[in-house]
Amino acid sequence: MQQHGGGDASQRIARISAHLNPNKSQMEGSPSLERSTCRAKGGSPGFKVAILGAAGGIGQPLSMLMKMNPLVSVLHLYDVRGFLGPQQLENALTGMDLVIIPAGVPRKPGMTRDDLFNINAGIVKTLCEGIAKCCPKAIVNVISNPVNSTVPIAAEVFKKAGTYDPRRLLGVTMLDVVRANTFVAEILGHDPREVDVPVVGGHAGVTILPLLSQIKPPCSFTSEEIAHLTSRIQNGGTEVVEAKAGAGSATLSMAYAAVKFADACLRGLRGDADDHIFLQVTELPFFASKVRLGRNGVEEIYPLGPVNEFERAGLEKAKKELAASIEKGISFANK
Ligand SMILES: NC(=O)C1=CN([C@@H]2O[C@H](COP(=O)(O)OP(=O)(O)OC[C@H]3O[C@@H](n4cnc5c(N)ncnc54)[C@H](O)[C@@H]3O)[C@@H](O)[C@H]2O)C=CC1
Ligand SMILES: O=C([O-])CC(=O)C(=O)O
Repeated sequence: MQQHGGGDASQRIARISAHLNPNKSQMEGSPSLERSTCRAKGGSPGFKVAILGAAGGIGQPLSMLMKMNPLVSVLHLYDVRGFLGPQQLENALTGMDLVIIPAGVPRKPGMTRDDLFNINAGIVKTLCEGIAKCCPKAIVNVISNPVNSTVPIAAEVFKKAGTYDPRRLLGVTMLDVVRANTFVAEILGHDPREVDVPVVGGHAGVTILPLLSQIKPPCSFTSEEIAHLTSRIQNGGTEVVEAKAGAGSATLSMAYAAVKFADACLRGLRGDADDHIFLQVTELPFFASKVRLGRNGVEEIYPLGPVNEFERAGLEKAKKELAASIEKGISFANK
């Protein structure tokens, strides 16, 4: 999700990022957040990336996958679990180009993402205060739920610090796209990598809005198939939470989605001119949409495109719920 310029509270999209500090120091048992001096592969200077919440279910595989990314020259892994915690936050953040945030608690069966607000809102707020101070120009990818509220919280923290740049704050809703591509590909008998399903809106329940009329390659579904697919995509996270029966929520698939998203951000920063990457952002003050990423983060937000009647009705529901979640985040950050 990302903030669109202007617009009312019902029009925001969020973007997400995380912070990682995987130095040799961690492996050697010394303080965890020393500045890494490793170089990018192939002699390129590479980018500095931090993952905040790096010891978690998402953070661990995400850290490993980012370590393998040739665009990354320095990787800082930060957490409060098993490491030194807050006193090293500033070291972990200073000089970063990209900060990815999967810090916070995941849900258990029976909970909504919004039920995580009371704990995760404060965590994201504190981490973003560190970002505003230590790496105000970094691209920030927010994974911590409820994303529909944590991205607005991050925006408010940055506004207060005078560092807010809507192009650089992104809520990560990429997992919804990964799921949508997979479910549609299963039905069509395609490779998911060859399917492109736009998913817009936010990252919870009805705010997750797949635009099945715009699938590439073009295909058509019956109205029953559309209802089934839409519901499965909207409830994919809950399906995983229930299957894990108290052991958390999606981790490996989220790490995969986060790496795709982070890699797109880094390629944009590198100025890959031909690489028009379409990712999730938002249209209310925050609303997930397809975007083009570049040296400054989001450089263009693409319009929704034509929506059919079913999608238009879904969009109205999504906007209503998203607007309320955005307001909740804003009031928390300003209280
Ligand atoms: N945006 C999305 O599509 C998805 C978001 N999530 C969300 O990601 C978050 C993390 O999920 P998991 O990794 O499964 O949880 P987890 O509990 O396995 O890991 C969270 C990590 O955050 C750390 N942490 C807590 N407070 C911190 C702080 N103040 N600073 C730094 N680190 C801190 C914990 O020590 C832990 O290592 C949850 O809020 C979950 O709902 C999960 C899946 C998909
Ligand atoms: O459902 C959850 O709590 C985690 C999440 O956001 C997802 O898997 O999409």
